[in-house]
Amino acid sequence: MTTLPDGVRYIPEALDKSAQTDLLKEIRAVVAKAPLYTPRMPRTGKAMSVRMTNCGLLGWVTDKEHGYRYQPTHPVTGEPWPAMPDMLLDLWRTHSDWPDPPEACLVNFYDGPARMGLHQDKDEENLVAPVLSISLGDTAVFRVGPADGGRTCSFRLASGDIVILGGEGRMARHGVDRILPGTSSLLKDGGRLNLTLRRVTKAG
Ligand SMILES: O=C(O)CCC(=O)C(=O)O
Ligand SMILES: [Fe+2]
Repeated sequence: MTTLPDGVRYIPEALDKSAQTDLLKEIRAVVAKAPLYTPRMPRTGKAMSVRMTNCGLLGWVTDKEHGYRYQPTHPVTGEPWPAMPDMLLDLWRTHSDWPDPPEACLVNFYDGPARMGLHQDKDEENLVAPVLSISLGDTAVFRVGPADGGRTCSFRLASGDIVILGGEGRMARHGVDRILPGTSSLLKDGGRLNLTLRRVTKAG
């Protein structure tokens, strides 16, 4: 295992197979109410390769006109995001070390060639609370490095693994180089779901 930047915690196999199946069921119900959509980059309007939706009070969205932001409604349906499943609140309580509950869960779906470039999560008003990431389905090659540049390292995130960007690691740069097809049978048509639980506002 490569050395992770300070404050980045990797918890392999945090969810066993049955917890993964239960969580997948919850996320399918979220997607049924709040369909995955194709987010677009600010200014250029270039489509991202991942598809996204959210649950919780707020959701992270992006489009050409207004860029990266959080909002309480789905950008396509205009409906409020579905409630955050209790299972996610429990995982936050168990692993985050943060007293206030998460307000947003961004759901990313990666199929085939989808990837995510190196970035920092910095659209939250609260840049102190941790970001907790849960992986389901096919394994990802995840890349992470310190906030202020310097060397990145990559390692594999499998179904049921958790990563926490907290403390000094909250602003770590990170991204997904690629998905390794056929590495999990959890999603029947393959691909990977990533859920990130986030505190958006400062107050509790
Ligand atoms: O898919 C992942 O593991 C990372 C997702 C991510 O960094 C994000 O949604 O900001
Ligand atoms: Fe991120």
